[in-house]
Amino acid sequence: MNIAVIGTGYVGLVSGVCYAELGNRVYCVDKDPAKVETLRAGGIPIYEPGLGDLSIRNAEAGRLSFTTDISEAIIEAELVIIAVGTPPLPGGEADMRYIEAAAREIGDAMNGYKVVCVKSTVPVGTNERVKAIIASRYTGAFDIASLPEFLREGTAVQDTMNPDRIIIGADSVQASDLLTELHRPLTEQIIVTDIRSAEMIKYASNAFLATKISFINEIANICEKVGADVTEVAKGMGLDKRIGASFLKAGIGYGGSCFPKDTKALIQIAGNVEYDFKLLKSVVEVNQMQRYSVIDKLYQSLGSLSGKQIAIWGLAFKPETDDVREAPALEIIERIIELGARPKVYDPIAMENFRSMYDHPAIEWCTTAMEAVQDSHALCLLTEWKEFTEASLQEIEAALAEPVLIDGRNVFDMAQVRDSGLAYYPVGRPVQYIERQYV
Ligand SMILES: NC(=O)C1=CN([C@@H]2O[C@H](COP(=O)(O)OP(=O)(O)OC[C@H]3O[C@@H](n4cnc5c(N)ncnc54)[C@H](O)[C@@H]3O)[C@@H](O)[C@H]2O)C=CC1
Ligand SMILES: O=C(O)[C@H]1O[C@H](OP(=O)(O)OP(=O)(O)OC[C@H]2O[C@@H](n3ccc(=O)[nH]c3=O)[C@H](O)[C@@H]2O)[C@H](O)[C@@H](O)[C@@H]1O
Repeated sequence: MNIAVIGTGYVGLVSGVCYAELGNRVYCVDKDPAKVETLRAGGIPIYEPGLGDLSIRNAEAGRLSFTTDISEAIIEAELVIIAVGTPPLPGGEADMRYIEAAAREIGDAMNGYKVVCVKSTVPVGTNERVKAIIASRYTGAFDIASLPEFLREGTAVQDTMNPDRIIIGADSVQASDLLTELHRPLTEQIIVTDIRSAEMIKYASNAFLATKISFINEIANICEKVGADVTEVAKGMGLDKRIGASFLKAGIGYGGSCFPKDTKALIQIAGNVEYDFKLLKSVVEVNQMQRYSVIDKLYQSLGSLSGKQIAIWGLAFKPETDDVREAPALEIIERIIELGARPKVYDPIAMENFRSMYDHPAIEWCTTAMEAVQDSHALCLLTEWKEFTEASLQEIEAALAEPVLIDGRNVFDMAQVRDSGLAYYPVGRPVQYIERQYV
């Protein structure tokens, strides 16, 4: 199948490369010439495990090309996939500017029947808007479809090649047949539905996963007060098939380019039809507060933060990605600086992205994990990179000026921590005896 993908970000690039891997001929378009140049030269503008090799292999096989010219990309395409960004506007609603621009450009470049589908996460009704924009510029026949994406950053290739399900929202047999044929090699679990339901499935799925995270974070906060261990609680809950074990890891709240944006957008979507989505509003509020649990623990352990040096391990919103959009580290570091402390930060991959989003003279940028820890008054682990989870507690303790370890991701083994002299502050786990040892 000949496919054009508009937008080569995390979603467009991964999808394009994976469709090529399935044997399709894929043209990826981006309006950013620097990105296209990097891709043409065999590079990858984002960090995503496994993507680079796959991209090079398919480009060399002649199945994958990159261009800034949408007409060149769609001239032979049977399927055009829109995968541009839908970032949040200040009020929370999704910014449709890139979708609408892409629809206009597609409308102007259409040269025959094609199926145009929207993979970006978009409010209900957007596909109809895209259809109207294209129809206002192209009078020939075409079909529209919604194809929501469920990949996670860091495991995007694996998720795309082994999806739990494919959702196709279509109002024509031609469109649903084409998309079913494309995805058949990936899974039997293909659900064809109407367009509005498909658009809603995406928001509802992300909102539900975010709800699970905020729920377990609140349980963790209660566990801290009653002396229970949230990791045991989550394990016990997760064995119930109706609940499921995934997305019950307590921590410092969800970040990333999607959960924060999509939960707020769904609250707006509901508000636009005069529905007050109270539950989701609480999910967002709990998530915001959870980030500051790290600051509370710094206070608890150090008293005033003024003049203190705080090591930060992890800037990306999750491991195995360079994405720092809405990363908890942004607000935590900002707050640490406001309180008069000096953050010494380290991330194996996301340093550059973080620095271009947030820089401050008080921040010391370190080149190794241990450099950040050296002589700091506390270490805060914010992202569970393997490099950190495998670190030696003895080395950490020896390097710190005060033996305080705030583990925002519950990565360390309690028995090991017990043997160290560290004052250990995990999330939702009992710590009294370790604190006593420290005092
Ligand atoms: N990042 C993720 O893990 C996931 C994202 N999504 C959704 O997918 C959509 C895309 O997200 P990301 O890939 O993260 O965005 P991104 O911001 O990484 O990439 C978007 C790309 O589109 C390009 N672009 C914008 N307008 C264009 C145009 N008219 N023509 C050609 N290129 C254009 C930009 O230059 C950029 O490279 C969003 O709606 C997002 O909510 C859905 C599932 C997962
Ligand atoms: O719409 C999207 O963009 C994507 O959003 C999420 O994927 P992603 O944001 O890449 O990463 P996740 O693994 O879901 O993690 C999101 C955040 O939740 C946090 N999280 C996750 C799981 C958990 O148990 N606890 C927890 O705090 C992570 O640390 C991270 O900050 C969804 O998992 C994808 O299905 C969806 O396609």
